[in-house]
Amino acid sequence: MRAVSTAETATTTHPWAVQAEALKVRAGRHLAVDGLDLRLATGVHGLLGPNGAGKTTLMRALATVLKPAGGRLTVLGRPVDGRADLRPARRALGYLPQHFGYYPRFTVREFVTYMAWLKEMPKVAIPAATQRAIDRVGLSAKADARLRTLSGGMLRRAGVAQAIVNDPQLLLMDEPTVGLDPEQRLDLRELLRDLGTDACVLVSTHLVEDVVAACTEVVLVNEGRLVWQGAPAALAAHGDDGHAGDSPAERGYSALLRRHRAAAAR
Ligand SMILES: Nc1ncnc2c1ncn2[C@@H]1O[C@H](COP(=O)(O)OP(=O)(O)OP(=O)(O)O)[C@@H](O)[C@H]1O
Repeated sequence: MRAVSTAETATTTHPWAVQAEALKVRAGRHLAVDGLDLRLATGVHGLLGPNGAGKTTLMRALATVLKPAGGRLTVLGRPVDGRADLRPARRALGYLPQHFGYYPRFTVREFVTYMAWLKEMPKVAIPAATQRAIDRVGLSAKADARLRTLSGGMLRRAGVAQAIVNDPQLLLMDEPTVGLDPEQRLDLRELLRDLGTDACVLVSTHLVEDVVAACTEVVLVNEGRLVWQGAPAALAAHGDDGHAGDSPAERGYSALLRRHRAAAAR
């Protein structure tokens, strides 16, 4: 694999990091994303939706792992249509999958270095970028520990480190808070807010409170479609005491989903 120059990896700005129109994506034979319209710019976007809503499938399509089955998708200015060269977009992407594969004998540093190399980062930049990513997720003390010796939460943070090592313009994180203790969750929220100041970050989670605390925008999906997109504070305004949830935002989430299901059943 060839190393690319710094100029080739230099930040290019796109008005929309993600543009999807009537997007369809299959998960196996199932059309898990089914006519989704979405635009994402710089900021932290919290992807919410019930089990099976299509969040993971959408993330995989945005990471260019899955090819759309219909509609249009543009990621960092590149159409994901089977024809365009996606390498420039992939170099500028960060992706934490829900379940990520790793070599258990790798140390944290080796793992993050290897991922930086796969992203075709300039060779000379890799050691410092790796150290910075490990420091940012709070794993400095474990940098030279083997992955098989880490706890679930530490492993998740190693996954976050590999996702951010290239300072991505588009960062996709599928349930990054799973396995983190309360203190680590707070640290991750802070990191997300920091990353979202100059990148587009999409984080899927089931924790509405994480979205309210760390995100500039909520993206709510159900049955493979966009239900609602807006500011966390506006989410709360949709619910009232008659809806399920422990907080105004959770009640807003329940209300919007209930309305979407009722409309779909008509
Ligand atoms: N390989 C597959 N084959 C068939 N159906 C699949 C496959 N993967 C996912 N699905 C189905 O596609 C739908 C969307 O799945 P997806 O994992 O994208 O949802 P999700 O919103 O991420 O769910 P969760 O919150 O449970 O992680 C679900 O109905 C799921 O059962």
